[in-house]
Amino acid sequence: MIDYTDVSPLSEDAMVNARSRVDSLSKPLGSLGQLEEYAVKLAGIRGFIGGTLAKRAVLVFAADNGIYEQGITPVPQEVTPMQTINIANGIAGVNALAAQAGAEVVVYNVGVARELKRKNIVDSLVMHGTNDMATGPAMTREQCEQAMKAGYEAATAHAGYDVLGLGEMGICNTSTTAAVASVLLGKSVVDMTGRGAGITDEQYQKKVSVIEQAIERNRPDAADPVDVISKVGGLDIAAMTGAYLACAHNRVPVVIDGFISACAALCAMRICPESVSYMFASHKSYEQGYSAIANALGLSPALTLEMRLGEGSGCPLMFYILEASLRILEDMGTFADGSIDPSEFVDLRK
Ligand SMILES: O=C(O)c1ccc[n+]([C@@H]2O[C@H](COP(=O)([O-])O)[C@@H](O)[C@H]2O)c1
Ligand SMILES: Cc1cc2nc[nH]c2cc1C
Repeated sequence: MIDYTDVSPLSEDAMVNARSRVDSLSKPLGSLGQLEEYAVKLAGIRGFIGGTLAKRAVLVFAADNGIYEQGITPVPQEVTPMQTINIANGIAGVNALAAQAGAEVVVYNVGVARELKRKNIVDSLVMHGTNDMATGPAMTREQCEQAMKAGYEAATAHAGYDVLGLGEMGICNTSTTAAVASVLLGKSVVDMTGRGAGITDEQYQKKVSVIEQAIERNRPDAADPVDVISKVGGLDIAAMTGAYLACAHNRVPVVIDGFISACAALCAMRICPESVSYMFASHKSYEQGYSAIANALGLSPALTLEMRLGEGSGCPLMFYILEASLRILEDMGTFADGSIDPSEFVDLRK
């Protein structure tokens, strides 16, 4: 049995040392803003100051969702396996961005509805798509736990990496995410529901009412994230939840992509609050509801690019920013090096 709460706090010593190094650098205190915070947090996670993030990967979890049967999207469900194959073959958005950032992309099939055997896709199949949550639970608790375990093992297989990013592929997973986030945050479904990969006004109304119906019918227990994912979530959300918790256990910095990835981070936080110390939010997804999740996590996304692709596509961009935060520690000179005396400088930090 995996103990999902087995996560250590960050190294205080490393963070104190990193902060003092940051404050000794030749610049007004705090003037490198969030880059300074990232450098300190990375030190706390890794237990040492600076270094580099040379080994990088984005893990992508693919799964289908039974709610598709309700006719809430014009996108055919077949796009899930097609795009999963595209990601594995290196021609999707995440691949272009990851290649530029020197990151690998590893694809896991946790629940694609049709048979998907490929050498370049890791087979972690739990079931061929969840059940329709509008008419009953999406999956059993055991199936949810199996997907969480698959995600945990996927991230643990990359425990030697310097940084990981978590993404997904699955038609209708903005509906499962809206359902899970609405239950966990106690927010209305309409507040958490966006237009996903693209829908009309009419389809939007239907999407909201179908998600409301799913919650009403399954009555998930908001205090039990595994119950919420099992009843109104998806296998991709479950797998990413397990993967976030593994990254925290293994002390590997982990980057959140968009709406669905952030929802899994929230599930991980509800299982083990300390796990958030290991997470970085890459970009503010355009999908409605993203900010409520980021606020609950207590994380501010570094970038606002109006992206809403998924696939882990925001993660490689954040790898650049995190690497930049380490370059400051490694490559800048100190006040002493430049013979500047900062003792009369005003500290503008809050
Ligand atoms: O990550 C995001 O912020 C995001 C926002 C909107 C859509 N997506 C992607 O689009 C798909 C889900 O959209 P939908 O409309 O089928 O629920 C799924 O494959 C996600 O990767 C992803
Ligand atoms: C084409 C396409 C690519 C995607 N990548 C992630 N979600 C997606 C949804 C669609 C529809």
